[in-house]
Amino acid sequence: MPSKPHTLSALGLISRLSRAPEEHKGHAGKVILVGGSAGMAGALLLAGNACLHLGAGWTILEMLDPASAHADHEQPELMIRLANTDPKQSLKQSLPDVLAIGPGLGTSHFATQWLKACLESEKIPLVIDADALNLIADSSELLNALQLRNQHYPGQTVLTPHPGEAARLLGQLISDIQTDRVSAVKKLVSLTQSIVILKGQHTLIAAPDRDILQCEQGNPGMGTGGMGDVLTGSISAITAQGVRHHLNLWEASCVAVQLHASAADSLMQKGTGPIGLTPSETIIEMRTLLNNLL
Ligand SMILES: NC(=O)C1=CN([C@@H]2O[C@H](COP(=O)(O)OP(=O)(O)OC[C@H]3O[C@@H](n4cnc5c(N)ncnc54)[C@H](O)[C@@H]3O)[C@@H](O)[C@H]2O)[C@@H](O)CC1
Ligand SMILES: Nc1ncnc2c1ncn2[C@@H]1O[C@H](COP(=O)(O)OP(=O)(O)O)[C@@H](O)[C@H]1O
Repeated sequence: MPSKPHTLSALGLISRLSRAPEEHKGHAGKVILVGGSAGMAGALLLAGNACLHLGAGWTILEMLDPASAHADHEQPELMIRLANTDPKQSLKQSLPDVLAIGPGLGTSHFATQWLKACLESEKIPLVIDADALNLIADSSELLNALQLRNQHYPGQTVLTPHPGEAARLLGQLISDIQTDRVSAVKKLVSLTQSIVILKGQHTLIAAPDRDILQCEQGNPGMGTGGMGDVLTGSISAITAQGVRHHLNLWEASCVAVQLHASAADSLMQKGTGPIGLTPSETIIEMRTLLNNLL
């Protein structure tokens, strides 16, 4: 991997998502998103809303918090269910095209069981975010499972740490990560053998045997809780459509990162932000940009 990042330029790939007249939801793919423990159901709902609005055929939320595991009347398209106590069996029965775990997941034993099941799942794209990354940072067993998964299925797992999560994974300080972000993302790839998206200003995307890419879009209006959850849902939706539209997880991740940051810039230009720019508004702007780029 060379050290100097290239500029991310992925929006041209979006035309591959154009839909032929006969296509149906089966072509757009089924996504399962796992998270939403007590007090953080909103994180999973944001990821689910992003997934829905970015075009997944089915968006299913495995909600860990029983109090929040019910239909969302604001967004009835989302299939929200209480996370099964037997995650392995549940995943076997559901047959998703893409799995994502982390938004609002928490670090309970139940959360760990779900993460293990996801890491041991068959060869499907897996997005790992937020507390799922924190759990891996704290467990050599989970890290081994992640490394093993990447040995068996290279290129099928993406991690989306912000600098705080990256610091935990590498056992470093956030300031160390930010001082040399290129070196940090290289270390994360080497540790996990995954595709890694190191978020923050000038998000970096890296993977084994690939050039490092840097996103030149985005602005500090994106510093609002839930903005990363939107990215997770977006990567999942684009990857799910990519299964039948010839976009792999790396390409879908690149598209999602640039679309996410470009949507925030577009909203800022219209005066919606930087102050008070919300993740929910960003989802809707991403949908508009995506459709304009088909
Ligand atoms: N609506 C909700 O329910 C929300 C729930 N959330 C969940 O809350 C849990 C905790 O996540 P948090 O990320 O808030 O807390 P963390 O403790 O994981 O991370 C916060 C730390 O990371 C640092 N950091 C983050 N981005 C940075 C950047 N760009 N540059 C430098 N430092 C940076 C911060 O300064 C802080 O020290 C997760 O499970 C997450 O999914 C959040 O996603 C926010 C929204
Ligand atoms: N100053 C900034 N410039 C560009 N992008 C930013 C900036 N601050 C935050 N972001 C982006 O906003 C998102 C924040 O994600 P994250 O910290 O995981 O949020 P949360 O955990 O609250 O959902 C990331 O995509 C990150 O790259």
